[in-house]
Amino acid sequence: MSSRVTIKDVIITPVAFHDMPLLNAVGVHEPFALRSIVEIVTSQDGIYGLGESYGDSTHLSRMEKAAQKIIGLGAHDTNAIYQAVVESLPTDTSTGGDGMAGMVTTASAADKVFSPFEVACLDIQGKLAGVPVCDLLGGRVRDNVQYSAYLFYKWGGHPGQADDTYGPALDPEGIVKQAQRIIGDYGFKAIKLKGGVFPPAQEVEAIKTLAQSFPGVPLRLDPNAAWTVETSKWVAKELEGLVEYLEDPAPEIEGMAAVAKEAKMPLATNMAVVAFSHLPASILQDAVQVVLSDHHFWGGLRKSQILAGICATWGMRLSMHSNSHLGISLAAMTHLASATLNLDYACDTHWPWKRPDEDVIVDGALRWADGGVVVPNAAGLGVELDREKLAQLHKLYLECGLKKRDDTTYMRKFQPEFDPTCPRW
Ligand SMILES: O=C([O-])[C@@H](O)[C@@H](O)[C@H](O)[C@@H](O)C(=O)[O-]
Ligand SMILES: [Mg+2]
Repeated sequence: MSSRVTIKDVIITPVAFHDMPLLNAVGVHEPFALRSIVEIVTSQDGIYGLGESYGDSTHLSRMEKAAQKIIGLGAHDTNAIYQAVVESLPTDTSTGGDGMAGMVTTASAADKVFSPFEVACLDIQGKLAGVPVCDLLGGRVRDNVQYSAYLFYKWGGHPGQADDTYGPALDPEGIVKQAQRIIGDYGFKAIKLKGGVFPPAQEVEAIKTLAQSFPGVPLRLDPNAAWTVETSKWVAKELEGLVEYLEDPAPEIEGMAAVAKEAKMPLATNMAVVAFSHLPASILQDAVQVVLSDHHFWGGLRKSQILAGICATWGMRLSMHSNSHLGISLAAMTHLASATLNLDYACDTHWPWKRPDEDVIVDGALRWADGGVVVPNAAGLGVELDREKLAQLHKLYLECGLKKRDDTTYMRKFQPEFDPTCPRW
């Protein structure tokens, strides 16, 4: 059944923006992060919708194929759009293409491709109805969506370049200094440390130092499955009473389940459970107690709310995962969290790591206050495309020469012996 307003065109623009040398279990961030900006043009004059997704070439070509199939469909017919996306991928069983440097490869390709189209359609639906996207998701339950201070071990600058404005963070003192700067800038009230970089004892020390420096602030540590089950149990013991959750200490549902049997704190994941098909096995084994939603791989905002319902039913809590992203994603994340009651942990965001002036949206639409983003009131997502800035970041994409995120290869340029195999400790 077709709706009044139809999809006339879909424009997908790959973009790049400057990134800092952030360290993780599989390597280090390259000088540029890649994203794709999706614009859906409708049959109604002046009404367009925006979505944002990964910029890896595998994903881009999947999106381009799907885009051809959704032209002519109704902007309200997201069921038909999902079906068209599934049909555009029938023989494509390859994994990856998710801009996560090999850390999350088993999420559903259809959900990843569908997500920016769904967000763009919700933007359109909101604009047509004159209401913000959060109203289409059940209405806001919070006016300010809280985010966490997402700390990274990092080099002072990319090799061969001057130090960036954050400088190095390679020990507990450097991490505390980074936290002071980010919390000073944004007012965040929870802290997440990306681990899996140094031996676990050193990362445990960093958390203990953070706990002393920021008494009462909820803390999290995420080594991206760099530890064995035994090491994870040791870390869990060391951090008892110090972290609100421990994120992806060990690989796979079975590994998480084994750690969960002994850990006193909840275990969270954006690696072991990344698709609906993973939920039954995880629930049966009580492997994770917190699922990190991410609309970019859970199939958009409405499917993320289905995940929220499943979590509520089975007594799991919900948080939100992030990767390097721009303003359209931040708007979508904010609308989702504002309208999802049990998404009540401070969400992750890589926002502080991008240059403040680099984005594709018109300035001023998203306002940071008190550790969170004020939920926009304007119709749709509440952000508009700045076409000049989009053109600049597309130019950067063409010039930077990157076609996919590859933290490992970049790391090996400077440390040829670097081995990303996990678990490592
Ligand atoms: O940006 C990074 O290096 C992170 O490690 C990211 O890629 C992860 O997907 C993520 O933030 C996580 O929570 O695992
Ligand atoms: Mg994680």
